[in-house]
Amino acid sequence: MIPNQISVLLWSALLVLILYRFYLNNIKRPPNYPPGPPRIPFFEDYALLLLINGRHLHRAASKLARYYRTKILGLSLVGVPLLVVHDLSVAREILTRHEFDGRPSLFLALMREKHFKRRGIFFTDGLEWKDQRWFFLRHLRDYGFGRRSEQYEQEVEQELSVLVDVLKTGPQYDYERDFMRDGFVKCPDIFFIVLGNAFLQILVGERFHRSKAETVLTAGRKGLLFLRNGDDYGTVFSFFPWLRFVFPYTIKYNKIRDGMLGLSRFIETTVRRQQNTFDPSNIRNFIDQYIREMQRHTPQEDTFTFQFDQLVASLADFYLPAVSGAAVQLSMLLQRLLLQPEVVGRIQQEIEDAVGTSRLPTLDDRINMPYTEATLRESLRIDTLIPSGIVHRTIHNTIIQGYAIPENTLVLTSLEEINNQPEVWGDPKSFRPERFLADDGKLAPSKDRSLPFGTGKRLCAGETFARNTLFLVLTTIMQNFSLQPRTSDGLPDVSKRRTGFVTNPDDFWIKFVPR
Ligand code: HEM
Repeated sequence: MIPNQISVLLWSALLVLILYRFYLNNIKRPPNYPPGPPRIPFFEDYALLLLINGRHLHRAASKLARYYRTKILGLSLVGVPLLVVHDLSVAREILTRHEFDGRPSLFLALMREKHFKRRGIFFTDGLEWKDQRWFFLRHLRDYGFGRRSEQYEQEVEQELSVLVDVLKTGPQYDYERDFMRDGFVKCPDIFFIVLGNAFLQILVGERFHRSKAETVLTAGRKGLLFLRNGDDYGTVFSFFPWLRFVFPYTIKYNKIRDGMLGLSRFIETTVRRQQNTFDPSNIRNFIDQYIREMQRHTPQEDTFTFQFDQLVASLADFYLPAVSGAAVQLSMLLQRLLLQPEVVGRIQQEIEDAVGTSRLPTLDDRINMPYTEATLRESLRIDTLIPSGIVHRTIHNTIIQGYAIPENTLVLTSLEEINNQPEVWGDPKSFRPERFLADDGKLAPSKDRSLPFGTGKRLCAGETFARNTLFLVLTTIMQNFSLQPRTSDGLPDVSKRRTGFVTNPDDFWIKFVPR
């Protein structure tokens, strides 16, 4: 062979080897991995999801799961294996097995913190997460997180009386004119102050008077900015962080950052106020309890997880769903009620029978209001707030349903899909609270197979609190007002919901007509 031929042969062999290596690493699916599409080089399945439905990635994943006829879809997002679970019993199994309890260190999680550190509860795992979650739930348990709390219920009642008054009298302060105009109020803005003040009462035993509540409104709006611009797949920045330097991606990046840092600044100011007046012999509230815990440790300890920045991040992780998240859920419910006035009629009748008009509804009335309770469950089901749950991570290699799942695989549970499976619900697209009632009209919790709050060790830390608060706000509104859409807008179109970190409607205006 002449030297030229040898060199061509060698180069060809090298090319084949490189291509084979590329195929193994990038295109071939790992052995015994759940069904899914072949990997497209470079962007992999992320590009495919964007192509199928870039506005609602979870729906793109559901489409693929249907195409591959699988309950567990196996994808790869830019080098990271991802499972998307589309079935209730598999989701329950995954969420209750400890090897699925990890969270990935996505860039989206880091973007939420001013120093780009992984802090808080949502996106941490290991000791840090355990310590924070345990401490928060242990000390908030007596304030409606787990147990009934007379003090909290009285404080919420006070807030709700203010809300009724605001809705009846209209705007009094300049900032209020921004979300109350010509007899209409803007959703979800209208809920930020009532929910924010109720939550601040728990944390610091303080509320902002109506004349000074603009900062509470702003904090709620900042939280919403994050919820609308983040997404359940971690956003494109989690896979290509450098994109934040490229216009127009910077706009979205800035919104996510501005939203979360804006909310954190509000929390930080609140915590600093407490810190300045802290007296270890007089523990006044939850934040004091945390500060005392911080002082018991020294930062040099290996296992030290109680720090100022950690407190701010964890509080933000509670404030975000308690105020901005709950306001979105209430707004979506109001849209459903505008579309179905007969549901409003039945709730109002129930309130008349169980409560009357001389006092506001309380949690003691819940037992006598099964239809209202069923309406809330139906709202949480049909308008699943977090459509793919919050992403989990496998902490070691494992097997699920016979498939081999490597360590560090991301796992999403498609809660929206699970809560709307036709074979479980029959007519999932109909808003029908009756589906949760027994023949005698009583609430039948066993009929509720929805999973709006997840389950297992990562179960939503605020489920009880959220259910109680939603009940109190909804019944107070229904007792005192009828709902009317703005004529120029017509009736809401629920098919136009957007997907961010949460499902959400665009801002809309509504009239609360006193009854
Ligand atoms: C309509 C209201 C709400 C819904 C539908 C909801 C739903 C969820 C879901 C699906 C998760 C993820 C579970 C998982 O990772 O598997 C979650 C986590 C969480 N939720 Fe909620 N949530 C709501 C309200 C609240 C409230 C009011 C709070 C607190 C005040 C709260 C605090 C949390 C926290 C701290 C986590 C993270 C738990 C962890 O990672 O250990 N949520 N929520």
